[in-house]
Amino acid sequence: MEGEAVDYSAHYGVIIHRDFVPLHVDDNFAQTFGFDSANDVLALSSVLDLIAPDSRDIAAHTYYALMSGIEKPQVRSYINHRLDGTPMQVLAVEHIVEWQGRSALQITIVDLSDVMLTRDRLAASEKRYRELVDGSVQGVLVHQHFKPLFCNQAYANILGFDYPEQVLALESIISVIHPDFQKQRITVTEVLDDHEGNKLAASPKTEIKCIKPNGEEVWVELIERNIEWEGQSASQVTLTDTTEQYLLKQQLQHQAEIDELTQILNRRAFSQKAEQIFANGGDPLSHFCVLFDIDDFKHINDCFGHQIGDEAICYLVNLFAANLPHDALFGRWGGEEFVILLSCYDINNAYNKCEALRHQLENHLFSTEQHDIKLSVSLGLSPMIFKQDSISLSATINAADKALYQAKTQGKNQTVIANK
Ligand SMILES: Nc1nc2c(ncn2[C@@H]2O[C@H](COP(=O)(O)OP(=O)(O)OP(=O)(O)O)[C@@H](O)[C@H]2O)c(=O)[nH]1
Repeated sequence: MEGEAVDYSAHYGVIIHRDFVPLHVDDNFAQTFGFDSANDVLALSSVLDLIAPDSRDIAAHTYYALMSGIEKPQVRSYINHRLDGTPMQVLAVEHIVEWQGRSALQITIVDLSDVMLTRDRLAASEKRYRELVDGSVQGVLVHQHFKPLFCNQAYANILGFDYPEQVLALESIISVIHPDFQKQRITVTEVLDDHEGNKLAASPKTEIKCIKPNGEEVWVELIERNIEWEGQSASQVTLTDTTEQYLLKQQLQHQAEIDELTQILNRRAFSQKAEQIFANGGDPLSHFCVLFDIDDFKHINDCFGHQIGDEAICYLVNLFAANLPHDALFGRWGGEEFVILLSCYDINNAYNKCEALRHQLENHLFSTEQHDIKLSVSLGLSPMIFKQDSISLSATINAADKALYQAKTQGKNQTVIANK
């Protein structure tokens, strides 16, 4: 839909006539009408011959109205004929001039044929565009600063509308984007607007969440690029519905990261997320690692069965999760052993949090239909340990593990701080 620049200067010519008898003609005028030279036009008995037959009466009436002062000169649009009979759309700019001592009418003709042709081509290419995208399974939207100008049926359907007209009635399509992604889209559109001259400028493929009119969430993958629309710069968004893939990906990620029994992080995901915290600038001096293990758990399994053992693990996890600060990372290290990354001011603060958790468990009985079971844990606490100037999670866990072992050997149900 590229617009074609029209050079208007090449398309206007001047004629002066009195009672339609040509008095002066320039070469541009002659060429516009398909004559070889101005003299060929001057040889015409009446310039009315250049006007389409059904416009001649109007032209004659207008001439007399102008010359008698009833009408004022203005700009009019006519269909004129070239020498070979082809019609041409012209603008006629009228002036009353003095020619050899008497009034005459000067008309400057602007040939609009190319402009009309360009407009027709533009309309045809836009019609083709609409036909093409209407059959597309991809959603296509054209907007200008988020005011929708065009959208296809697929776009409307993906975003939960029955008809494209309902989308076009929106003041701004920002309202269909989930608030978490609105700022991102505004920035992308602004950056693309800065590339207005570059029609190929396109955003990278992005996945965002949108909200359907019924409140349902829909995930879409989209690309945005600059296009020209009805002669103006606009943005075209092409999108596909990725909700199913997104949910599947989430499910797989959940399965890969979350321990099935307890629904907290598994060992691998805990390690990855802990490493990420420090990679993202988390302060190692205000983080502490806790490794803890249920005391005499074999005995619980042996006395009450494996099923009750599983329930006891879940009970403990829920109790601790409810009492941990939001920024703590909690994972199952394996079996009945768990790990926590705590963000605290200092080791004493971390120790107090460990003891608070331990007391919570100690003070509440785990009740099943038939039994009230007292659970306790032993905890090993370690500050983050550095190896060769960078944080070592495995060295820190090892230190916490040693402290945990010490807690077990010292009588269980206690917190021990690792020796530096
Ligand atoms: N029910 C259940 N038992 C588990 C699970 N994971 C590990 N266990 C059991 O936990 C018990 C751990 O026993 P031990 O390593 O001897 O430790 P403990 O009996 O807790 O003794 P201390 O650690 O010294 O207090 C084993 O019997 C494991 O089979 C689990 O997911 N569910």
